[in-house]
Amino acid sequence: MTVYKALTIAGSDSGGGAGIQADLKTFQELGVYGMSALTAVTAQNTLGVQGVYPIPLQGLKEQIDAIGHDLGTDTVKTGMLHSSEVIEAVSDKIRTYHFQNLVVDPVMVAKGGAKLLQDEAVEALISKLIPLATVITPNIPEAEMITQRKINTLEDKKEAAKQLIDIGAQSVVMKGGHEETNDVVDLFFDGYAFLELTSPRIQTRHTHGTGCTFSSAIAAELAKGKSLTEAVKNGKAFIRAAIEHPLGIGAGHGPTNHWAYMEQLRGVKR
Ligand SMILES: Nc1ncnc2c1ncn2[C@@H]1O[C@H](COP(=O)(O)OP(=O)(O)O)[C@@H](O)[C@H]1O
Ligand SMILES: Cc1ncc(COP(=O)(O)OP(=O)(O)O)c(N)n1
Repeated sequence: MTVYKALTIAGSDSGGGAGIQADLKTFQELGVYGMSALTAVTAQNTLGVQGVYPIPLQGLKEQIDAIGHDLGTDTVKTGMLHSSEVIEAVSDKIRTYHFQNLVVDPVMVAKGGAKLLQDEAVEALISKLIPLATVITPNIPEAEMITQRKINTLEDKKEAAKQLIDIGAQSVVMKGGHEETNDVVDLFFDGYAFLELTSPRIQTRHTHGTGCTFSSAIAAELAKGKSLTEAVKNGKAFIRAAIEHPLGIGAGHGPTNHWAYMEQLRGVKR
């Protein structure tokens, strides 16, 4: 049996909708063995983030070493990295272990407004991590912060995507969840051609963890050997099903449904 492996380097969301919990559920659903290195613990639920507790840097490094020395991985996804020290340590480890297929979700702010990346860390993201990325998956505010340009139109998105490639990413998915259009357009750019992934905007408040889930689905598909384009298309189908069939739990922005995509494919009901 071939075992495909994926490592998430991210923060913990106690409510289970975002962070490493969302990543590991997504890996599992897509048939990939999930591993994790925790950067921070958050006290979090559908109402927001109540606390952020960084893991000591040495503890984070040892978690990555534990995987690099023994299990190895087919893909790495990064999420909440919190500080420039964490970004530098993670970038060093990715280079040391020659980890391939790096999906960088440049998480900065949670939907409720809590800061998950310190402002001073954006520079390290640009100089250390983005140049290692197979694909970077910013939402619009994150892309604006990294490129220091306002993004209002499709042309703006394309220019920002080109700038991210110039910084060193191999490809970009600029996510359209934060726009106010009837359709959600995620723009994929591999440095050569643009691909617009368009789907109807689903009217729901249950969108907690959409970015984490989408990027980890892309990572899982890359681990299985899918091409970048296939991985992004399948990731989009996964997150779309997960938003379309919300679990409806919690009083605020509830989590997406990580079972929905495979249930649709297999016709299994849980
Ligand atoms: N209301 C929605 N309807 C359909 N797809 C959505 C909706 N909101 C977000 N998405 C999808 O979820 C993914 C994450 O998008 P986005 O919300 O922009 O990222 P983030 O969670 O990082 O802020 C994208 O693939 C986007 O198209
Ligand atoms: C621990 C942790 N990591 C990342 C996020 C952000 O997740 P995202 O998918 O962008 O979803 P929202 O939080 O914006 O709903 C998080 N909240 N917690």
